[in-house]
Amino acid sequence: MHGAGNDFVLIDGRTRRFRPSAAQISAICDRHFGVGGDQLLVLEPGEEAADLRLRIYNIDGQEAETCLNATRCAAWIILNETGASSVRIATMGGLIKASAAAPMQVTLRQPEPRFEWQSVPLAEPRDTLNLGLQAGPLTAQGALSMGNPHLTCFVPDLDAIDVPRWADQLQKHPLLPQGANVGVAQILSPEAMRLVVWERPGILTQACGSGACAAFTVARRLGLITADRAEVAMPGGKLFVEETPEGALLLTGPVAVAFWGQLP
Ligand SMILES: N[C@@H](CCC[C@H](N)C(=O)O)C(=O)O
Repeated sequence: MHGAGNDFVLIDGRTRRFRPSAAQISAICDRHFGVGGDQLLVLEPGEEAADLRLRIYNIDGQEAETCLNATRCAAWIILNETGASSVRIATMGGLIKASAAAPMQVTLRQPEPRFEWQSVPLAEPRDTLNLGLQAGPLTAQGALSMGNPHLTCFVPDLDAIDVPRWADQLQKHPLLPQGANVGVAQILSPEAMRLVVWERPGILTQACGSGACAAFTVARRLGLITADRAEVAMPGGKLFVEETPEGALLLTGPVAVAFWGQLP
């Protein structure tokens, strides 16, 4: 499945446990010798308040705390199977509520972004909206946790930036003991931006849900986005982020099924 081009291999582990090794994850996600994907996801039975537990593995086999496009795809499977109007999905990064916004469109309501330096996490106390972290033309203007760590940099012209070259230096900076997904954004208007995300462990994705939420939240704090709802245009498509009057963050965007199959 994919959400605006951010693509995943989803394994149904609800009735048969599947705990892949790092080598299996890398092999399945390999775009030349495997199925190919930005992450491997395992759906597991939910406990307590959750309808589903979602395990999210990066292509190097590391488990990521969250992935919001993946959560939208997994939610669609359950919404489609059950006909329910909403589902709750447990991830390492927190419990997320998902609902169908329109056919093949899913909205998430997620836990609040966290700006405290320990939550990102940073290696030492710093003002997360004034980190003093730079690489070439990129300055990290905000660090936060959306469940997973993000840095956001705003630039006047996204097309002029070699994102992998500079974002990789920020991602691997010693101030970030767990690394970070690095978003590079260009503000287009008070309610629209472009965004490219250099995700852990060093891949450029077509879209990133948590990156879109992070960029929107930082842009609102800095007064760069003033609307309550903004369009975030990414290489693979558009996501919409909204802050409700109660302060909840909603993420809406497309989901698509590429194919169903059976792994040997
Ligand atoms: N690589 C990330 C997790 C993936 C984020 C994602 N694409 C999204 O849509 O949120 C990490 O290591 O945190």
